[in-house]
Amino acid sequence: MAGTGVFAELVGGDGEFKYYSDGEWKKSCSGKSVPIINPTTRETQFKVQACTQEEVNKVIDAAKTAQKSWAKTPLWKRAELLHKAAAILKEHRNPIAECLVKEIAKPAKDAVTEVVRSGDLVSYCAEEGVRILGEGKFLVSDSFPGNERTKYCLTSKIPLGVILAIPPFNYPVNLAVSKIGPALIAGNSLVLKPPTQGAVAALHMMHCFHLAGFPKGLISCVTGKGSEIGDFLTMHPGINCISFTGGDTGIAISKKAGMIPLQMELGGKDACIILEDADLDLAAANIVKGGFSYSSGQRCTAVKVVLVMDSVADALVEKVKAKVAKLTVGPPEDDCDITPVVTESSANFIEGLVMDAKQKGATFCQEYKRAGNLIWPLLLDNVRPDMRIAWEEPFGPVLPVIRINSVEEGIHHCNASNFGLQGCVFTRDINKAILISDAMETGTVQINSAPARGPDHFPFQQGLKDSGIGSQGITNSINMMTKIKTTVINLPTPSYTMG
Ligand SMILES: NC(=O)C1=CN([C@@H]2O[C@H](COP(=O)(O)OP(=O)(O)OC[C@H]3O[C@@H](n4cnc5c(N)ncnc54)[C@H](OP(=O)(O)O)[C@@H]3O)[C@@H](O)[C@H]2O)C=CC1
Ligand SMILES: O=C(O)[C@H](O)COP(=O)(O)O
Repeated sequence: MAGTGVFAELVGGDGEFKYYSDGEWKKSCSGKSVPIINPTTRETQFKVQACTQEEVNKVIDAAKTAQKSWAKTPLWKRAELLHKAAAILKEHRNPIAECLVKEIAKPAKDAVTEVVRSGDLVSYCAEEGVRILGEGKFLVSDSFPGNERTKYCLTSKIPLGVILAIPPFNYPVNLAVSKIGPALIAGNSLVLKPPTQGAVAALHMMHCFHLAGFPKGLISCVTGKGSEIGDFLTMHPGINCISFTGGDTGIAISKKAGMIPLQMELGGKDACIILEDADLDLAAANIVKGGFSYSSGQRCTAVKVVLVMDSVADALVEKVKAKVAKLTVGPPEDDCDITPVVTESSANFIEGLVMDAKQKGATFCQEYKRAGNLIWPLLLDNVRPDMRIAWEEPFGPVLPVIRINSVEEGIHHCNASNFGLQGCVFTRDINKAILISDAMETGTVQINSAPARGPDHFPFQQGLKDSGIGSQGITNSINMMTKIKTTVINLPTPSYTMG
């Protein structure tokens, strides 16, 4: 159970969860807390500290100091600690998963998968880090016109300093460790600001790093509403890099942050293009998995619009409808496929998109049904570009189908979006698939499968336009959280090997 056993010290006598600073669990001096509302019951499930700006200052000061000695800790020792944290995380998968079920209504099985995947990700960071950070470059000067071989240039990767990690509610553990692992192996310290919905799961995850024995102050976790402490954190002069995943907030942060590297994983309207020669059973299975799975389609990589050739549209829609009818709907504890969306305002937003589509004449393949935050899966056929659902991401179990008469029409719709995260195409013709992949303005295109971030060692492009800045994935994140340092050895006379 949350906050019991090895996690007991996270909870105060008043039942509120503490924040983690300088290697200790603390109550905030603010005397205030932030409630976490269970999306299923819509009642307060947990309370976390509303940290003050002074507490944020202390955490960042401690991170600065701890980073200096961490950067001098041998790579193999950093890796050893990360492996230890990964093992502890996996050992305690059940209480952490339970938090995910209560805080974000993630189906029970998917919640366990998130924690296990996170442990594996941390271990992979350790392994990748010892390899890529152990390598540098050696250049000689006589490659460039006018130079003799009098200069040797040595390059290596150095840490940036203090990394600020801000993950979103849909993967509070996994998208936290995807920032923590690379930051730590590269010799940085890290301050985590977890999403409010998911904060308690993140605090449990942080405790696994605490139990692994990382130095005091190297990692910390401050809680509070993003809207209240967010700007203070992101504009803080002590922060040397921000790794953020979430919505449009990321665009605002990019405009306010100082001259520091930014990694921004934002929204997406991932299109799924279906050609006439596609395997429609495969496509239908991927549309349902991609559109509705892992928390009711609340993924940046969810299939968010189907663009199907008119000649096969009826057949495809029938197949998708049959699969949607089999999805189970209900509480996450029962491991249902479709569970409540994260907040009431999110459910209201989704409903707004559905009503707009209804008013403008979309075909409802199922009856629209909602109870509290729970929205039954809905496929909307014959969606047209004048409907909001054609462009906006519902972040919920509602999927629009647009019928197209040419491949060009599909590509045009995909490229007219302000997002450009991922997309996918279903066809048996690999040549056509490659041409379409090249034409789609997105960071990644999947051929004959739904969009996805993993496996986690693959590069995860933040895509184009409003979908973000940079690229994630373990290797990319390690590189992004380092800077190249160069040392040049100047020789008094040219020297050629064996010359
Ligand atoms: N690309 C992706 O992987 C994801 C994209 N999204 C997109 O984001 C939308 C909303 O999801 P949501 O998680 O609410 O996204 P938000 O962008 O609102 O929140 C993401 C994170 O930012 C924090 N935050 C909020 N305001 C600030 C601020 N001013 N400064 C710093 N941090 C802040 C949040 O904390 P707090 O919770 O305390 O407000 C949370 O930790 C979705 O509809 C979807 O478009 C969401 C999840 C994943
Ligand atoms: O934030 C998200 O939604 C994720 O990065 C998507 O990850 P997934 O493809 O593994 O669900």
